[in-house]
Amino acid sequence: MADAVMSEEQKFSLKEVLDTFQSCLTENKEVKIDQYVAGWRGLVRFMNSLGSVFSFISKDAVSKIQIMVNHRNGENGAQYTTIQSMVKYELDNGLVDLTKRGSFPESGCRTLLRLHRALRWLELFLERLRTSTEDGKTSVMCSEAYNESLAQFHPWIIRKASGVAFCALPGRPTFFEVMNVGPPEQVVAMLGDALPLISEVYQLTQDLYSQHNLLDIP
Ligand SMILES: CCCCCCCC/C=C\CCCCCCCC(=O)N[C@@H](COP(=O)(O)O)[C@H](O)/C=C/CCCCCCCCCCCCC
Repeated sequence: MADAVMSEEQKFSLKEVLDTFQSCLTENKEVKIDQYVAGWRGLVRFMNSLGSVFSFISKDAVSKIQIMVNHRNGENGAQYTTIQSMVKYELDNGLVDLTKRGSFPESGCRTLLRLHRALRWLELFLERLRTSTEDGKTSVMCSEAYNESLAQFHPWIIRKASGVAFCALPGRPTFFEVMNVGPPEQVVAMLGDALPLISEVYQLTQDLYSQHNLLDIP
């Protein structure tokens, strides 16, 4: 299915995407924004190949990716090198709406928080995929991961639309094929290697946001 919609050079490679997330970490355990955003861009490309039912999700992810790219390309781009430097810069300069929406709807801290919550979904979903059996239903794995993570932050209408989209996910064999990694055992092994690093990126961000009381930015 996906081969029909993606040309050879555009073909999704899960390994590349996961490598990008793994390359997010600096020696000092800071999270590099360029790589973080590039990882999401790769995932969105994969999601687009699954059909137009996912486009409302893709649009939101793309707009958040673009906000982060704009920060990086802006005159204060150097302050947005890592999530840690961004948090310091935006808080020191009062550039985040902390309690109610106001002058900074596109702050880096707010925007990245949305992607960060989605990273938890990804971690839970990939872990389910890794441990599933051949007949495991990706739609069930996806919706369980969603209910344990992102769903609590979404209004009813988004939860409903997401549930409908998840039903359109292909089965596990097709899903594994589209990942373009190799036979299922190889996918499982690669997920086993990559997941601890994704978890580390998630946890470092979570701890940073928690220390600065940023987990509920409206
Ligand atoms: C080969 C690996 C397998 C995994 C492939 C995963 C591909 C996923 C790619 C992108 C995931 C989308 C990330 C979505 C970010 C959502 C951020 C968010 O929560 N936005 C909401 C809040 O934003 P503000 O209004 O406060 O600015 C916004 O309201 C959301 C709107 C759209 C709906 C988001 C639904 C998210 C469902 C995530 C599961 C994606 C399932 C894809 C399955 C392949």
